[in-house]
Amino acid sequence: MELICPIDQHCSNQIAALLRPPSLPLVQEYFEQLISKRRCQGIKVKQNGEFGKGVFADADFEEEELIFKDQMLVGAQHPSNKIDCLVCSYCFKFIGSVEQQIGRRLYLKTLGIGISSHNGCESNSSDEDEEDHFVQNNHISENGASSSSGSTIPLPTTTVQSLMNGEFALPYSNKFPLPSIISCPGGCEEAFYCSKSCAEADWESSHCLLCTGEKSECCSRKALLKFIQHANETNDIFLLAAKAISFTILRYRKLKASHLSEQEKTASSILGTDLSLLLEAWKPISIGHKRRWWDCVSLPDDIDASDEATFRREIRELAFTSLQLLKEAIFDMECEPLFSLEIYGHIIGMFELNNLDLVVASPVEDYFLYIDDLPYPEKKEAEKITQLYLDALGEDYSICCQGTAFFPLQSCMNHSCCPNAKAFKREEDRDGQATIITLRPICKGNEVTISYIDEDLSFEERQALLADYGFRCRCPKCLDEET
Ligand SMILES: C[S@@+](CC[C@H](N)C(=O)[O-])C[C@H]1O[C@@H](n2cnc3c(N)ncnc32)[C@H](O)[C@@H]1O
Repeated sequence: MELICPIDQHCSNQIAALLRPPSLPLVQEYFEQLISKRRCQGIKVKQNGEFGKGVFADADFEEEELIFKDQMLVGAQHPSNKIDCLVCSYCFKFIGSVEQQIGRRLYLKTLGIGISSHNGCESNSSDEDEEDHFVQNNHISENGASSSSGSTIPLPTTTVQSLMNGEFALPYSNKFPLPSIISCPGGCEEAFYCSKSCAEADWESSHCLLCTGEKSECCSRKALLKFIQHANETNDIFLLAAKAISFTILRYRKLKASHLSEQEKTASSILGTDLSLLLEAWKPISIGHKRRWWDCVSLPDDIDASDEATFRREIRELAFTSLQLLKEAIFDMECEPLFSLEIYGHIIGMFELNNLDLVVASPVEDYFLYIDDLPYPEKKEAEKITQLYLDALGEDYSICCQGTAFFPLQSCMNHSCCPNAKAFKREEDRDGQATIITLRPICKGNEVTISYIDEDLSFEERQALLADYGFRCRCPKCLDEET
């Protein structure tokens, strides 16, 4: 029997208003403001007619030139990656020290918690396979760390702890300073920051509702923990959807507070949902290209086409279960339409269709490369100490921070199999922003395109992968290869 969400039914008009594509002038105004705020004046977002919005060059660009950097609207580190990298929960810069990064990872290995088995950090391309890689073998040796692969050599626990606690400094690590760790003001011990300003910004943007600490402003911490556990066990994209909903609720509350103070807080307080305020609060999310998750997600390879309807029904039910847990945790009556399955499905679909990876390179890699590049005899002396840690970390010594995020400008970029730009982090790009660089010169007025997939694949493979994004590519390369 078809599952029915009661909020879908009684908020249908408000939901339709929220899902109506924003008008052209509104889109134009939104991006003009965003581009000016980001100080990336060389681009424009325009409706390109055929495929909706697109990013266009508003200046001439040379080869390998930075076109723009884009701050994420909402983003999250993959739960499994949190074991490997300690980063700011708001800007995603690495924090603590090289010793803490290494010590923490080795310490968590001793607990058998898990570790990613690949580093996959070469690029922030959008089609990387992001499986979770947990350690199967979690035995703990009596005097040392367990290892995730046969190729690591464990260290004594006391050595690992002294590294993690900052009691022991590795040679030359002062060349790689990192911001000190600031704990979450809500006391959750799960979110950490590089600065007070990042902690405050995160708290105000979404974390105050999603914090599991004692100062959390959620309705029920127990329900929130259940929601998080469910997302970790099923699909961590639900955590991002929760951030998008919290972000909208908090914007709504702020807008309402300033609206009321403008009216000098007369007795006429708003009862129920004020749709115009909710639409305004929702605007940054409304701009994102979206479809319902269970309609747009591609059929996994291991599911037979004859089971497609069952598969789509099951993931819709999964989203409903997740939504009920979230509703119990952070429900706000004035923002009720945000808790409809229709809106939840579209938010998840937005992440699915825009599929943008969050990648930040690790300073641990820089550190070991620095040691490797030292002249003799300094290198030999340093390696007497560092080699032990490198052996304990194994081949995956330099896992980068990985997650998913929604970048408002990057998400307007259309695909081409012969793109003129790419998302590429340079040496200096050490936070969660997306960085777009030209692959060849681009003249003012031309569309800036990236490839959503590996463009070196065969024509058939490319089309199959692009079907996940809901279109068939007709770029010059595809038209040429089609015949
Ligand atoms: C990340 S969005 C890009 C921005 C989008 N055009 C918009 O209006 O928001 C991805 C979606 O844009 C459309 N798209 C992007 N590149 C395309 C292409 N080469 N051909 C057809 N549609 C494309 C598809 O609908 C795809 O799911």
